[in-house]
Amino acid sequence: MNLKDYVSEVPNWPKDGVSFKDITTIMDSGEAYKYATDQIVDFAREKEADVIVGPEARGFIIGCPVAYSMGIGFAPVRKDGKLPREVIKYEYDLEYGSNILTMHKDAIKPGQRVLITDDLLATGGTIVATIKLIEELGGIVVGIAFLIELKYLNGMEKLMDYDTISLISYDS
Ligand SMILES: O=P(O)(O)OC[C@H]1O[C@H](OP(=O)(O)OP(=O)(O)O)[C@H](O)[C@@H]1O
Ligand SMILES: Nc1ncnc2[nH]cnc12
Repeated sequence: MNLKDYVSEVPNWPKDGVSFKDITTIMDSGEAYKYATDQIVDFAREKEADVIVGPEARGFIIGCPVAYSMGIGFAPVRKDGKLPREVIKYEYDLEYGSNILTMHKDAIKPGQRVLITDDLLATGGTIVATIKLIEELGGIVVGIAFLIELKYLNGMEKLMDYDTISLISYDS
């Protein structure tokens, strides 16, 4: 299956010069969504992950079915002001704008093997913030899985110390 056939693209959205790559068209197809999820499950099993972490909101769409399929937990990384218990925070820049991400202090136990999922790697700011939160709590990031990598934004350069996969990549 060629997953790229299921990605739709919106030029100049949400601002000029950004080409928005939309994964909801992958989810529209049960077959493509399952195919993408199964590939990430294989990676997560190989890495012997014992918890999945994904950033709001599109990281949930990828990570939750992976966690369910493996019978392990999913810990959400959320935008500021959303999580009810005590949190740790990290502020970062996005391809467009900036953001604060938070995680429950008790979401990860020291030494847990964590696999991170997200729909898309752009500048890498979101994933670096997610890594910082997990590592502050004592988690070990054993792998990072993306559906889409925008190679031209060089986000992967920030992730050189980690095992990563991206199912689809774009050079321009
Ligand atoms: O590599 P980066 O430059 O950090 O960009 C990628 C991130 O940006 C998008 O999320 P966004 O913050 O727009 O939130 P959303 O999923 O709630 O739309 C996307 O889902 C990734 O998480
Ligand atoms: N170009 C892009 N397309 C889709 N989601 C994004 N998140 C950050 N940059 C993006």
